[in-house]
Amino acid sequence: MNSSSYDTASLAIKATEQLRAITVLEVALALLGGYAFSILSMHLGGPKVPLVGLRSIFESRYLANWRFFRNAGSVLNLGYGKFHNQAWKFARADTDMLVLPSQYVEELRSLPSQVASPTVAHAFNLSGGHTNMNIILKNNLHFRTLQEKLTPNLSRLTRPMQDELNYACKIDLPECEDWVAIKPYYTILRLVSRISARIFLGLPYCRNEEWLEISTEFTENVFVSLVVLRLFPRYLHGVLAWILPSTWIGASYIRRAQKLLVPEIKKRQAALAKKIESGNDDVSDDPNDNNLLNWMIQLGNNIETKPHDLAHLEVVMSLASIHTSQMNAVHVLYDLAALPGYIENLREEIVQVIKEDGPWSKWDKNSFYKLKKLDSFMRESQRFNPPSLLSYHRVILQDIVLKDGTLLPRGSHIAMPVNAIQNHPSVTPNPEVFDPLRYYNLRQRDGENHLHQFATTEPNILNFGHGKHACPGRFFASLEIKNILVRLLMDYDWKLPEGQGRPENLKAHEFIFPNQKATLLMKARPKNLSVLVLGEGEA
Ligand code: HEM
Repeated sequence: MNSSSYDTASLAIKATEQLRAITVLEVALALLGGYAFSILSMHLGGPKVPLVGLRSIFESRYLANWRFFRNAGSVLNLGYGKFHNQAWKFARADTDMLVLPSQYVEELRSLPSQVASPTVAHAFNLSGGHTNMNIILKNNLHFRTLQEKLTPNLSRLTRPMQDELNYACKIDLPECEDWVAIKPYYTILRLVSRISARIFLGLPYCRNEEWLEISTEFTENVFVSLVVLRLFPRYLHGVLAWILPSTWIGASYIRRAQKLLVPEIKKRQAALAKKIESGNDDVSDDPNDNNLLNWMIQLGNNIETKPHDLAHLEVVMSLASIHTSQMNAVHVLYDLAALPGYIENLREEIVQVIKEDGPWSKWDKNSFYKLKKLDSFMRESQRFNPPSLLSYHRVILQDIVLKDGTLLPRGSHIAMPVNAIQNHPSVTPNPEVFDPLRYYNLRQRDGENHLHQFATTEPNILNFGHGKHACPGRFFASLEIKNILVRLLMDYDWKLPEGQGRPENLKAHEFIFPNQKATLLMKARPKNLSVLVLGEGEA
């Protein structure tokens, strides 16, 4: 090597070393800056209320978020315990959550959704921009249809619900003359998805295997995506969504639903137009016409009823309805298996209603209303296993000053710690006790017979929200879950496998899921005790 090439080589080495030093320095500074920003943004940005969930003031937003992801209950109980009459906040990786006590429910429920929007909050909370959930922001056709059509028609829907449940039991439940192990999470998911499909689409589409796959798997992928995205700052969500398989798969389910349903939607729209043209606007002369899709077609205007949007909405409505109802039914079954003494109690109540109203296959909404012990068990099970520890989500779209002077700044995301509120001893005495008849007993009090039901909401019982934006599908959910439980309790015995306790719930962020892997043992009861034969043939 001559001296000039030696000089060049040593210069190159020096330059590389300097570059490396600069790069390391820059990266270190960027990390430090990011760390400082993540701390300062929590303390100086957002609403000026106490910040809960940090172990020290030097802890970053991402560590706080990780703790919330692992054990949201401890953060929410701590905050509610300390500040249960005032607003406080905790930091998520993607936003600050402003947590309010339930004393503000009455004041907030009167605000229009242009001021405090539940829908914008749901879309944000479900990472709507990356999970295909932003369709709910387009219009409120789905909400109107559930309120104006589904709930008022529940009595007419009982028969198709039972018909589909009977079909599902034949196909999806095992022969079990002797004890057989099943995974209730998946078995009940099949039952619920079939019933929902019958009511959302009607025959024969509800039996289409591709639809059943789309309507359940879309939800699973949305939840995987949002649980992962929420671990990272919002500015990374776009890139992450691009590489996360669950987001592509979720999107592919929407495309598949559109391919499957759009031709059928166009057919139904053309048939309706023809009927109206011929002067016959009685669109519900065939019982199979009573389904969510037909109702959306009838109620929506031209912009709301674009076939691709309706197909998309059918999938999104399945997300709102299937796993929420399935989780409640699975929790009830786990709780009953852990408290087997109550199963007989519930069976006696069912037999009593059969004596009064005739066979299950002839029951209407009012017969189910008489299952007050079952209703109480479902509500108590929901108190112990709520689907979410946070509810009453709203995004504030303009500054609001509440009557006591609390400022809810424009852009803030508010929510209520529903489980901490419900389990406060002033709301639920002895909250640590699982009392299956808690709400049944409350309903025996003068003037309270119609209160304390699974689907009734109260300012302190917010698992379905409260007020005009409360879950519009809750009465349907209650009827669907009761139908399934009546069938499962009357036709089968249930028990936990030897030596196993009540399966533990799984938790991620504020969400609580029943254990997916747990098994229960089931065994068919004698045919003469089946709900399919009791009371049948009697005048
Ligand atoms: C046990 C079952 C269910 C639970 C625990 C549940 C819970 C909730 C909650 C907490 C909300 C938010 C209320 C608020 O904003 O304050 C909600 C909204 C909603 N739920 Fe349910 N739900 C259930 C079943 C259903 C079913 C079966 C359907 C459909 C048939 C449904 C459709 C909806 C819709 C469309 C919304 C409104 C979303 C929006 O604002 O666009 N839900 N639900």
